[in-house]
Amino acid sequence: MTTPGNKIKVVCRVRPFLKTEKADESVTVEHNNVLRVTNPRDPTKDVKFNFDSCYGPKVGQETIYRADVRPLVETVFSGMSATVFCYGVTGAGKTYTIQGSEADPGIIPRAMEQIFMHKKHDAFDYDVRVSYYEIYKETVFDLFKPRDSSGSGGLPIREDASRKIFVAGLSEKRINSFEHFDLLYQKACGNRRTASTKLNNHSSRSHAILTVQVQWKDDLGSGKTWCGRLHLIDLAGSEDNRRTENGRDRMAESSAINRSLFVLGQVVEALNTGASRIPYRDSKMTRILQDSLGGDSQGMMIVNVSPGEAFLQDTHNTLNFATKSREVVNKPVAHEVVEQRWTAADRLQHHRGMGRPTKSAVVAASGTASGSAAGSVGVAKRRRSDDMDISEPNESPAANDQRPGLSGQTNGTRRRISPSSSQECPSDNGLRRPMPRQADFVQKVVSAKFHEMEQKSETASNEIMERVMRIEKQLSNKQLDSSAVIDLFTPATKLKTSRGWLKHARELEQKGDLERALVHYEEALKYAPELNKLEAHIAKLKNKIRRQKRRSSLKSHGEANVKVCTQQKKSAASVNGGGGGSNNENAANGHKKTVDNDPDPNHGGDGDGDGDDVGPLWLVDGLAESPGAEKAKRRALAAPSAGAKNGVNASRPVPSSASLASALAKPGMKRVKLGDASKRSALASMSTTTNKFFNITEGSVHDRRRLSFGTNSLNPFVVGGDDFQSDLQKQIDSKKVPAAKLRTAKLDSKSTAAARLRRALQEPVTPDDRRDKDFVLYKNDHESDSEDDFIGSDGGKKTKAKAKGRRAGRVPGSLGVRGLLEKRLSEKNTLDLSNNGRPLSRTERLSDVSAKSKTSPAAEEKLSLDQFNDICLASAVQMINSGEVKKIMKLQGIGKRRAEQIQASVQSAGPIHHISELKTRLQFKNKIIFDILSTFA
Ligand SMILES: Nc1ncnc2c1ncn2[C@@H]1O[C@H](COP(=O)(O)OP(=O)(O)OP(=O)(O)O)[C@@H](O)[C@H]1O
Repeated sequence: MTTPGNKIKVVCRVRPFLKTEKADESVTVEHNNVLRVTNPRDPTKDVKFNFDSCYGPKVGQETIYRADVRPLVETVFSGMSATVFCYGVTGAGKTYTIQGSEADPGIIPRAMEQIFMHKKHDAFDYDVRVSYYEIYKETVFDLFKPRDSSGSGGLPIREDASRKIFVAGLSEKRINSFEHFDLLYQKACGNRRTASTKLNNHSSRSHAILTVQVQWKDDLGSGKTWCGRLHLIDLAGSEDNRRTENGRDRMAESSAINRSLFVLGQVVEALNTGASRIPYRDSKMTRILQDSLGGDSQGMMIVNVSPGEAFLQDTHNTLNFATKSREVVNKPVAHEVVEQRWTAADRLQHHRGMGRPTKSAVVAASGTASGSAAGSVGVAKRRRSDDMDISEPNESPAANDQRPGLSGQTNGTRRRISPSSSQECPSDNGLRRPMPRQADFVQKVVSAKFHEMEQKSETASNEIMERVMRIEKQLSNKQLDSSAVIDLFTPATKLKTSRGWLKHARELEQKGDLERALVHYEEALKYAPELNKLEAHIAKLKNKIRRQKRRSSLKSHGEANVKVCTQQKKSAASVNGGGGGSNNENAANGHKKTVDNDPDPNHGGDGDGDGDDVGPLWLVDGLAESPGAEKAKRRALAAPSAGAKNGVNASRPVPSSASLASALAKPGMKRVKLGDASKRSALASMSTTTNKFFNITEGSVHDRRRLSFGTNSLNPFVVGGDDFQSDLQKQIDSKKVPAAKLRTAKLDSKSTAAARLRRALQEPVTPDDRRDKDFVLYKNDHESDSEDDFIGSDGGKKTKAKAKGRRAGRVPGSLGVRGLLEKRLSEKNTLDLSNNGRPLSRTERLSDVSAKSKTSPAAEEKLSLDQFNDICLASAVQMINSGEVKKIMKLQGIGKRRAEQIQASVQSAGPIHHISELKTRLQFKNKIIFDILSTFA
């Protein structure tokens, strides 16, 4: 049997004309519950619509609240669920009604005020919790959490053991007072998605749902815990895109809104026609509203309409829908929290001697006896899966109930009606509610499991019963963990649950939300620990996440994630300071730290070519002439992790260089022999894809690649093998470069000073470095000092803009090559850069450096900055002397025209014989040579 009171209550509200609208009389309220609307097809006729209440434009928020909403809110204190939702086309006043303005608050603030008022004056200790979320483009977002700019962070909708819908992972705030709520609510409203459309300046682009849960223990009577819920919903308005003139973004939102509202129409239709399938699942909004539409919640729909002829057709559609919705019948029940319900001990007692209870049960609630007549929605209910009738209020007091604490109680303020006889076991009413807390969930699972057992066997074994009792005991002592609960599931349920988690995990993984995917995979594994593949996948995912984190931290430290090294003969020796380079040696000389500063032995990627293998990239190129080096290299190529230890890292594909990518995509290190052109193009692609500057300069006039001089602002490095040295020597001999400068610049791999320099150069800059005051100060006194000087792909525009910004002090500059070198050298005590503790000025530093390098007895051994400059300059000179435009253009910042000019000058004036000529030839005014180098490198 249904009662009219259980139908959805439909209230209509017509908003006033806005200033921009022309008033007319096409929509008017006749009496309190009749709306007269001009027929859009035949304006000479009117159509009348009947609702529970109708409110015209002049009726204020307070009136509507008092008359229709207040009584519904009061039912929450009877353990009921109530839902109020506003429906209507865009701009019809839904948000105004539900949210209101500061001057004239809407339903939400008023309801909360009422709840706290009630709490204050009632004898029970009410626990009030609130959650607030929106459904935006079919994704649920927690409004109490700041919006993720990436648009990720959607929450899944789930069904609990008792088939109750809930949003997983939604935050629930415990609220102490109205002021507390207001603070949170105002902030949360700011998180909701709104946008301006042609029909509404502040159009809501999502459905927003505020849920208030009021829970209390009836410690004056039955000792049971009850829970009432109030859902206040502001639906997004349906939109006619021709009228809103929505752009692409708004269109996407609008189509999601319209679609969910269309499903809402279908749900109402199906409920009214008694269809076997109600399409709740076809949209998130209807799924969430399931309880309010034909469920066990009390529902009220406020239909908002815009006045005026312009909206007549929309108004008609809305009102037709609302009329249909009036027929939807809900079956409200009071929700008792399972904890205090029919315990296993009770059940055991029944099974042992008191006879088995029947399936029907009554859980009823009466309104408050404290005078709130409106709240007296006492509904006693006999509930079976096939019996959905609702009996008269208070019809079934527990006459013969023998369970402890379950007899019908009447106390001063509230009366609860318990299961009516010893022949009855509790209904599943109390289970049909999402239980956000684990303890609640655990209780539900226990109870659900018990029902299942009941169905399977008439007499459950004592052993099982005792187990359940044990679990209940653990439960009440809060000793139960989730694995014990999982243990209670049947294998089929476990599998099903596991699949559910897996599905979500895969979706998240596809979306790139790896961390949440991992959590979901782990959940899935809990239910299906036998899935070895899943375990392996989780391990892989964990690695992937670790690498991603590392990568992003590298990025945030400004460290280049790509390094290129042309491996020369005895390269390992050259870099590591000896033979094939043992691990110990590497560790000792710090080189390991440079190329493998990741503690993860898998560092360098899993080599599966899936693009996740980001890490320092070493292109192994060139000829290995010494057997030792060749062997070391082969070892490195064969085993990525061993390679990493040996200073030759595993590789990863370089996206836009196809040949390189395919060579490197396969697991393990690949030996890549590259010609100059392909190397350059690979590097070029790296610099664009990683958005890092990177460059490489051919180190000699000879055919073979011998010097790789790569640098970035934060991690410059130089690698030169012996043939580089001999090339330099040859050039000195042939007087192509001044011997005086270069002789002392020999990069002797066995020289400790050179090794120290390399180490210093190769160590990445740490965040502490960046915070270091001196470091920053020193940075700032460089004119041309930053990585941007190295960015060449934009033809220098970005470089100039950034450099300009930096000079003006707007962009915190990063340390230039020179600064870094000096800092490193200083840190390593290779050169003393302080004067009685006071940092030296730039001039002092430079003179000090050159003085020391000249006067020190170990000057031959030490590599001063000037010497270092010279090496680089020598390379620049070689490039210019080559007379090839392309090579000259490789000097950063030199465009084609300029390169041609330089080429002409080389042709007419001959090769450059002295570094100082660089200044004149390149016309770098007011720059020290090193600055030229900076642009060059
Ligand atoms: N009863 C009312 N009294 C005064 N102004 C109102 C009333 N109802 C609506 N308005 C005004 O009408 C405009 C549109 O209202 P509102 O934003 O609430 O519409 P909506 O139905 O929520 O639209 P959307 O679905 O696009 O979010 C607002 O400027 C609002 O202030």
